[in-house]
Amino acid sequence: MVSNTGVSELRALVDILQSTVDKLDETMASRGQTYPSLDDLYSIESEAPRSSPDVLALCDVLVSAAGQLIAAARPTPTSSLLTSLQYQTSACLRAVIRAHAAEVIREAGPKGLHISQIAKPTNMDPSKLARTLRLLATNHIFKEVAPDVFAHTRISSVLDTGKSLSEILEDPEAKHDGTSGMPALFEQLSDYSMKAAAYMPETLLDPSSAATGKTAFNRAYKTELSSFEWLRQPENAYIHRRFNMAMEGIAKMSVPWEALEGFDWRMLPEKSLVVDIGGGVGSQTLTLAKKFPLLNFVIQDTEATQPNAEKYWATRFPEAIFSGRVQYQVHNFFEPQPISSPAVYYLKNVLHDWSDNHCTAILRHLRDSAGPETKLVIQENIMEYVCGDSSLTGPGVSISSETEAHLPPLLPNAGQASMFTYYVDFVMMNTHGGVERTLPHFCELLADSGWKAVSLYKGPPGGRGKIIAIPQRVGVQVSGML
Ligand SMILES: C[S@@+](CC[C@H](N)C(=O)[O-])C[C@H]1O[C@@H](n2cnc3c(N)ncnc32)[C@H](O)[C@@H]1O
Repeated sequence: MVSNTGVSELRALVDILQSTVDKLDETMASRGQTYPSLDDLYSIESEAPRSSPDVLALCDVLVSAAGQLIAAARPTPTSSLLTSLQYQTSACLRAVIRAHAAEVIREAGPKGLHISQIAKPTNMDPSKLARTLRLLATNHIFKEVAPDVFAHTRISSVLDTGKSLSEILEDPEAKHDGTSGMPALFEQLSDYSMKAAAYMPETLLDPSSAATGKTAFNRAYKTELSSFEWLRQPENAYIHRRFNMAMEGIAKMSVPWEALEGFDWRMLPEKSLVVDIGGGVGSQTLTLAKKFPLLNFVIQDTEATQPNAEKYWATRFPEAIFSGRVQYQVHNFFEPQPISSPAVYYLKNVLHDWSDNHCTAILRHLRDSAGPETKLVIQENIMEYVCGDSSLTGPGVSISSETEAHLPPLLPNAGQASMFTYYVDFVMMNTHGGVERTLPHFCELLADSGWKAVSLYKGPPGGRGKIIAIPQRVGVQVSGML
C-alpha cells in the first residue's frame, strides 16, 4: 500500500483525541460528574467539573489536537484566507453585546426568540443583526433553532451580564457595573484592542516607533496619550468604567487556585505584609486574604481606581478593611516605594503592560525598598517558544509545573490551547507598548533591576505562571529612570 503521510498525520491526531476523550470519560465517571455540554448554559457550578487541574490538562490536549487537526484537514489556502477574516468574528461579537442580545434571548427562554424581537430594544436592522448572529452561531456562539430564531448555547450565555433588559436600557453606560466582568472583557477586547490591532503592521513598519514608543493604539486613535491616560479622559468615561470591569472579568476567568499556586504563602510568618503593587481593585488580594487570615495586605494602585476598590471590598469582604488587615494605598509605581522590607512585593499582570525600560524602573524602586528577606512574586504569562526550545530554563532557576509537556505530533507550546497568551501579547504590544515575556527575558529584566529569579512555577497552557525573585546580594543602587 502507498504510504499516505497526510492521512497518517490525521490519524495520529484522531488517536490522541480518542484516547483523551476516553480518559476524560473515566475521570468524570469516577467522580460522578458530568462534563458540560455546549447546550447547557454556563454557570460557575456547571463549569466546576472542567475546572480541576487534571481535567483542564486533558482539555488542553483536546484543544491542541483539534486545532492541529483543523489545520491539517482544511484546504491549504482556505486556512490563510480564514485567518485574514477572523476580525469579522470579533466585530460581530461586539455588535451583539451592544445589542444586548444575550439578555434579550435569555429573557425569552430556551426556545429562543425571533430576530424581529431581538433587534427591537436597540432598533438595529433585524436582517443585519440576524447575519451577525448567524456568523456567531456558525462558531457555536448562539444557535439558530429555526430560521431567524436564535437561542443560547453555553458559549453565548457567557455574554449575558445577568441583568434585566429594562435595567440595562435605563442606564446603558452602567451595563457592566456589578456584573461578572466577562461581557465587559469581551466588549473591551473586540473594541479598542481590536481597533488598535488594525494598525499594528504600520506601527511595526515605522522605524521611528521603536524610539518614540508610539503604539498601534496611538496611531489608531490619533493621540499622543498612553492608553491608561487616554482612558482617564472624561470623554472616555464609559470605556474606562468597562475596562475596570474587564479586569474583574479576567480575574473571574482565572482558575481559582491561580493566586495560591507556585509560592508557598503558608510559610510566611504571622502578620507578614504582602504589598500588591498595581493591584487594581484587589481581586487577587481578596483571594489571598480569605485563604490566609494571618497575613496583612496593602493594595497599591492609582487614585482613579480607589473608589472602585472601596466599592469592591464593601460588598465582598468589608471586615478585612474595617480591621485594617487589608488597606488601599494610592501609589505611583514609578516613584520610590513607600513600604520598605515587606515579606512580599506581589506584581500580577503589571509588568506585561510596560516596556523593558519602564519595568526596570518599577523593579528598581522595589529593590531600593526591599529588605534582605523580601520576596518578589511575579504572576504573569510566561511565554514559550513554539519549538519548545529552552524557553523555560534560566540559570539557577528551579522549575516546577503541574502539567505534562505536550508530545509530538502536538506543538510543544500546546498550540491552540495556549493561544490566549499569544493574543494577549499583542493586546499589550498594541495598546500599551507592553510585552509578554519568556523566562530568559524575565531573568534579564530582574538582573538589570537588582533581583535574582530563583524559581518558576509554570501554570497551565494559557494560564499565568509565577516567578519568585530575591534581592541580589550585590545590588545596584538606583533611582527612578523615568
Ligand atoms: C492589568 S491591571 C492589573 C491589576 C491587578 N494586578 C490584577 O491582576 O487584577 C494593571 C493595573 O496597574 C495600574 N497602574 C497603571 N499605572 C500605574 C501606576 N503608574 N502606578 C500604580 N498603578 C498603576 C492600573 O490602574 C491597573 O489597575
